[in-house]
Amino acid sequence: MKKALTIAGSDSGGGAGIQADLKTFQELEVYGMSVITAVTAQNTRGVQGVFPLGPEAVSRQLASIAEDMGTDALKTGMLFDSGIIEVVAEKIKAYHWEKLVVDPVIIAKGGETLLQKEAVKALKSQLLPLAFIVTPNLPEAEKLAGMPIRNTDDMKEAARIIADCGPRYCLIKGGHHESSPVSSDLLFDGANFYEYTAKRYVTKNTHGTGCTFSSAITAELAKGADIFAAVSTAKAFITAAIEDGIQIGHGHGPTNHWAYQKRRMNNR
Ligand SMILES: Nc1ncnc2c1ncn2[C@@H]1O[C@H](COP(=O)(O)OP(=O)(O)OP(=O)(O)O)[C@@H](O)[C@H]1O
Ligand SMILES: Cc1ncc(CO)c(N)n1
Repeated sequence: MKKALTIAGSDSGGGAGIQADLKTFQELEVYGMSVITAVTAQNTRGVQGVFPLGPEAVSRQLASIAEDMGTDALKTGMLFDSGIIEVVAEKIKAYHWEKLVVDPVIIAKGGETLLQKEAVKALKSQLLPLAFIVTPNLPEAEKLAGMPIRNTDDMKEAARIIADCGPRYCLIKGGHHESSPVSSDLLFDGANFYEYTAKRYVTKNTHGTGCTFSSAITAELAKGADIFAAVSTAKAFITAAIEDGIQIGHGHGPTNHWAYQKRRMNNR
């Protein structure tokens, strides 16, 4: 069985972070492993507390996996600060882990800080050069590229600037473009742009969409898919998960990780 690793924060509410990643790995039939960077007290209403574990705890978890199991692909989500980024980058290089998906988590949907301000520089200079693909949402792309994004031309310019940091592919997600009838993501391979478009659903149950999407890409890469097939399957997975979003809690409910496989079973 192929293996996938997530290096991310825990979401007690179960919709984002490590929990979303492991549910996605399971649904896409890869063996899921996790390195926890921080524990968040979180629910559908927002983030009530953040408790980082620190570089040593992260380093030891990574070593446990590397020395025994290894991985076929991996992703990073919430990394909290530059100390954790440094150790993650150092270990990824030392273990020669190549299929790296970097989801540059900076702020939660409710506006809470998940990456310290000082750490954006380390993310760009230490982790992005190791990435096979980086998957910023629109506000994250603005921060990484250092420019406002108002339209598709801006998205393309930002993708070029982010690609200059060294990732093989850059995928800017259009989920935050709420006035559009579609949800369109733009993949840049250093030369050409490819658009992945799906219907936009009007729903408040979008907690953890980015985590789910990037872990679906990671699962597909672990199974040997090329980047275009991996993004395409991940887009179908997240679109189904959003369409069947779960009404749990009083705020932004989670997406439904089972929806994609349920549809496939029904279409048999
Ligand atoms: N309302 C929606 N309907 C359909 N697709 C959506 C919707 N919102 C987001 N998406 C898609 O979900 C995926 C994740 O994008 P999004 O921009 O929401 O990530 P994100 O902001 O990083 O998520 P989060 O921070 O909550 O984890 C993208 O493919 C995006 O196009
Ligand atoms: C732990 C965690 N990681 C990522 C996100 C971004 O959705 C979140 N809300 N919580």
